[in-house]
Amino acid sequence: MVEQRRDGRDERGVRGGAQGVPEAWGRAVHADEAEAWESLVATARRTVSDGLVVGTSGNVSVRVGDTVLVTPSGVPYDRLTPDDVTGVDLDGRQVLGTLIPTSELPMHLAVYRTTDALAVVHTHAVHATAVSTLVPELPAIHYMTSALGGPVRVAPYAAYGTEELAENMLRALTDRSGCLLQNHGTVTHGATLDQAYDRTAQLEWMCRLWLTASSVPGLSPTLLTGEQLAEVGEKLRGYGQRG
Ligand SMILES: C[C@H](O)[C@@H](O)[C@@H](O)C(=O)COP(=O)(O)O
Repeated sequence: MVEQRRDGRDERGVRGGAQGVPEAWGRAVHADEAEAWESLVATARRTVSDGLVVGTSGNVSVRVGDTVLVTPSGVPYDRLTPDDVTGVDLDGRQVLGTLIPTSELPMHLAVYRTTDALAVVHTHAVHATAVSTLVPELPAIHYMTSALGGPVRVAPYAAYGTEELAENMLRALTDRSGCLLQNHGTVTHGATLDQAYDRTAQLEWMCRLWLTASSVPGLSPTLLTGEQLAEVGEKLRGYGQRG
């Protein structure tokens, strides 16, 4: 018999041991999940390298079928390896890995349960977080507001990791693919990790733009009307390459 060590590897160094996958690991990682995990880790690392979070702030998830892969709580992204795959089902039960999933699981699961999103990105981006302390909604300073479904709302404050925060976030996300969390940060979702990430980057950029324009003494920025946003919303449907 091949013995398991405390780190979960057998004496050959194989994770999962001789019998395949032990109870603690839930089940084996499928090939599409391994691939999605690689993209998730790359996206999480991007949030750090692009300055959208510091330390272990923020979290990322991606849905593969009925499994949600999530960043583990409090682990620096540069330490994550393919062996660290962390996954839960839509009820939050851990089905993959032994690391504790992100403390913001309620927010991620709330998005997957109520939308057709396949990826969620949460950050503490500095300009977005600053705006979340100033206004209940990001003023329509740029037409890329339409890329998020309309003016971006601020979800009222609740402590991190709580169901209350997830509920506040869901309300702020109604008909939107992104929102701000008061005194906390951002949440965006999308059909892919790249799309969810890009929405976070656009949101942070618009917050920076509004803070810059509104900080000029004696002047206040012009804002776009609902009609102007709706026009761009339509136009953006055909944006980019076809096919
Ligand atoms: C305390 C955490 O930073 C919390 O603010 C959470 O929102 C966060 O961004 C990171 O938590 P996890 O490491 O648990 O994903």
